Amino acid sequence: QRIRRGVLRNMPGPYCYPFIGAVQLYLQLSMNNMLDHMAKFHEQHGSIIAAWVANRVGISSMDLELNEQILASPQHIAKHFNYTILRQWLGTGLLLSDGRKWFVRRKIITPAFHFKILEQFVEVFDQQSTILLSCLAKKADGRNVFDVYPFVCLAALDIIAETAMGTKMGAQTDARSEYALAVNKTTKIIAWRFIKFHLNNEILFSILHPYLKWQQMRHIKTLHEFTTNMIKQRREALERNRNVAPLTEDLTEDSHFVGNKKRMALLDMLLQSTIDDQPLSDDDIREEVDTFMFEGHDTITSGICFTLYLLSRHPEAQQKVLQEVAAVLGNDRKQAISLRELNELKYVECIIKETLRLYPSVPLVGRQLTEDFKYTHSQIGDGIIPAGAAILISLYGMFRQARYFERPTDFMPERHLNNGSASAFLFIPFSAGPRNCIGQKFAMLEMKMIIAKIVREYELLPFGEPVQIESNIVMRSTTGFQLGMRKRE
Ligand code: HEM
Repeated sequence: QRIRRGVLRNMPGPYCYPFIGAVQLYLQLSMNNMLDHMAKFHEQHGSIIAAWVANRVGISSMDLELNEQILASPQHIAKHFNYTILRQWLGTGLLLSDGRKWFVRRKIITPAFHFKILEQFVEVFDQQSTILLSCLAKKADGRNVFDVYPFVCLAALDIIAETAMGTKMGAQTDARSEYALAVNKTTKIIAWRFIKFHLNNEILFSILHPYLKWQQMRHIKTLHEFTTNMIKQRREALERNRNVAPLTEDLTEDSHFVGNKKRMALLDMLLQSTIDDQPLSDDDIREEVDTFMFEGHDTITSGICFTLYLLSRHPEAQQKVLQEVAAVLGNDRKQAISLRELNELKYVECIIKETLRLYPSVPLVGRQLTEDFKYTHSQIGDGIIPAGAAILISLYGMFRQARYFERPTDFMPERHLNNGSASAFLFIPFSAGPRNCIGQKFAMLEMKMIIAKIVREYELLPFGEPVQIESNIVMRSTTGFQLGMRKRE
């Protein structure tokens, strides 16, 4: 401990009292002030800061050099201790595992995001966005102020359920979908615990909040039962298909995904994978499917909602989106949208990127050091961060620094037109390096589809309160995403 403190003595940071450290600061943190507080500490102490709480040290970094060195490193891939709260739900799936387990899983899951497979998913994005448009119709009278979040969230859930598990969940049309309710409740509890560091500890959480603990267990049970059931059904369907003649394009409804490489859901790929010549167990598969269900809907929902909000407040940008959408997709709103067309929506992509710069869905990326980390050329020079330290990389903070982005708080989509960033590690809403987001292409296509279809159908109006950001694992807004919609002629 003394050595660790000695090594970090020269690193700037808030005052830490003997034994307890910077507890006074930690007590001030809540979900809706955390990012602003962190920004304030960085303003006072510089781009890399260290703070102790009891015997734990946390480093927060908005320094490009340090961030690049840690993210690019194949050694420092273990996740921040904070992420362990998610384990009850996600086990040690791709997001939370490390070492050999992570490496092997990443290798077998990567082909699930090949463009040939994404191409087939575009059809699902298209169909589910059409349902979303009809759900929004009752709000789009040009007068109503409403929060678009719940609508987008259910669409994103339906899409990830169909692409990851090959099942039509129907959350958009069934308001009582048990799975959707359980996802909502679980993410709320976990997000709240995320910020209350002492509640990261499962035993303390059970003692201090027994009712919430019971609720968390109940909802996670619902989530696990759902995925376990899906795995069972898909395993049986796969077996059935193995026993029939070679598969053709026009498969039955049941075998729509199974066995046909082009239409394979993530789950089917996992069912057919082996590690050291052994098939994956149901538990192994469940943790990966649960990981995708979590990572693949909340992040996207946040990205889409902030984009719609910003477009409603920037009519000139909205007009440009409309023009591009009309030029690329034409005016036949019934025509399905293809992968090629989505790739041509360059301005829509700039809008999404600029939204993720101002409101990154994942505002903080965390690492836990299992060995010493040597950094060089940072704004505080060279140094060592000792094993045991937890590092938070503030994407939110980095993306809003004038040192890196001109007029950083302004919404300027055109800045992304030439992919102009000087470093591959500067604008990284999907993180970077070996543990970057495996679903980033999937995410970009889904967001483009939903945004293009909504803007083509409805004019977005600047109604209601502004967003108030909160760090809820994924970034959200305490005031929701208020806007108005009017159907276009
Ligand atoms: C706007 C949408 C999204 C954003 C901004 C985003 C961002 C990120 C970030 C920053 C990470 C790194 C987290 C860390 O190191 O702590 C990550 C990891 C991950 N993301 Fe995404 N994500 C998005 C959508 C998706 C989707 C749609 C999927 C799946 C379909 C997905 C699956 C994953 C997985 C499995 C990981 C863990 C990868 C690994 O550690 O090997 N994400 N994402």
